[in-house]
Amino acid sequence: MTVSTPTPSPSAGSGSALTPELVRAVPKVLLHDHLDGGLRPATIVELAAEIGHELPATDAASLGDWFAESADSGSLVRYLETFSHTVAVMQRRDAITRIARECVEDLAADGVVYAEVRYAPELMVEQGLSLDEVVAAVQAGFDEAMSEAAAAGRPIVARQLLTAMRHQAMSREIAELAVAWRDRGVTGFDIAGAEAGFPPTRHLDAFEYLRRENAHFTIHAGEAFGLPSIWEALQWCGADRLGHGVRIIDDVEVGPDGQVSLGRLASYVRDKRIPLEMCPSSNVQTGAAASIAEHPIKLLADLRFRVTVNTDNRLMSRTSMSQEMWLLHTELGFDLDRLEWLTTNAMKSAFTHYDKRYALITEVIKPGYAALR
Ligand SMILES: O=c1[nH]cnc2c1ncn2[C@@H]1O[C@H](CO)[C@@H](O)[C@H]1O
Ligand SMILES: [Zn+2]
Repeated sequence: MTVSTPTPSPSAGSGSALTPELVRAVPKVLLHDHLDGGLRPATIVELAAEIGHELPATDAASLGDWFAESADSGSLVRYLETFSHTVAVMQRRDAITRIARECVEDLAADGVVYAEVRYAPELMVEQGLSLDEVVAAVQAGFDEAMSEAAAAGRPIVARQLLTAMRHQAMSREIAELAVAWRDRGVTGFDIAGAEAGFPPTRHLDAFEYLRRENAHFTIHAGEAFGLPSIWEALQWCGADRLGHGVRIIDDVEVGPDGQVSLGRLASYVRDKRIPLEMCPSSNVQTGAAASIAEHPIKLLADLRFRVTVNTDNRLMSRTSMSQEMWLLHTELGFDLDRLEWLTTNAMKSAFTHYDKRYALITEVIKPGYAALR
């Protein structure tokens, strides 16, 4: 059985001509960004030289090209192989703190006012750091950058999401780490890595634990694998949000007359306002979408799913929040109203407390957009 829904109408014009500068200036909210997918190429070069790690290119510009080109393979598995060179330089406390600080500096400079940045602590213990020391090192970098940004008049709130790798068996331990740190900068949990062959129910124990602890989590689902992965993430695991979730489009049917029908799962996702952490450029690189112009984000936004836009991996996709928004504008016609809607959706879907979300929406996001109209 399907649910009929009215044919979408295009969003109203906002009256303001968008420019890259304007998009950079508006307040932005980022829910899906990987710490180990956002390093500055120059930092990787420096840190690799210090530890004798061999890189595929030795100057920052060619290394940036190498990441973007290698990630552009049409396969999630090959895309993920490039992370071996970022994770390699994230094994020392001072290196992790620097990378975390630079991450938040770069986001603040791009106009991001609230960010949840994720990484897998279990990947950063090869040289003897404990999981706890890894989280502390990241938090030290976030704290430094948040203070700097506030002093510079460009405040940003940055929170950690702890990721467990779905092919490993550490999810329960990482979930416990997230709960242990929840009042000290960690705001949720996630699983990531190759999706096909590693269903979220492999980690049911971790998700059940988090639910008992009243904790929040998102799950990468519906990126390299389709509806069954999304269904498990929601109905077996109880995910609060979906990382990507782009394949929910497989449950949306557009008839020859333009009439749209939603299957039961797509209806559920829309009715329950399940946030979709969409990452357009990353999806094109891994083959989850053919192009930005054909990305399902347009139809899903028209149908008023709880859509958000995100960077995923700024290094591998050579992108930023401003760039993703600009692409949505140039390729799909998103106007300022729709960018504000995406931003408000993201803020409503954040894992920080309701009063903080409300304050950022009413005191920062709404006035920020109003001032630029
Ligand atoms: O788009 C993605 N899909 C699935 N896994 C990802 C994606 N981007 C990064 N990672 C994986 O998440 C780990 C922790 O940050 C990264 O090391 C990478 O393996
Ligand atoms: Zn991701």
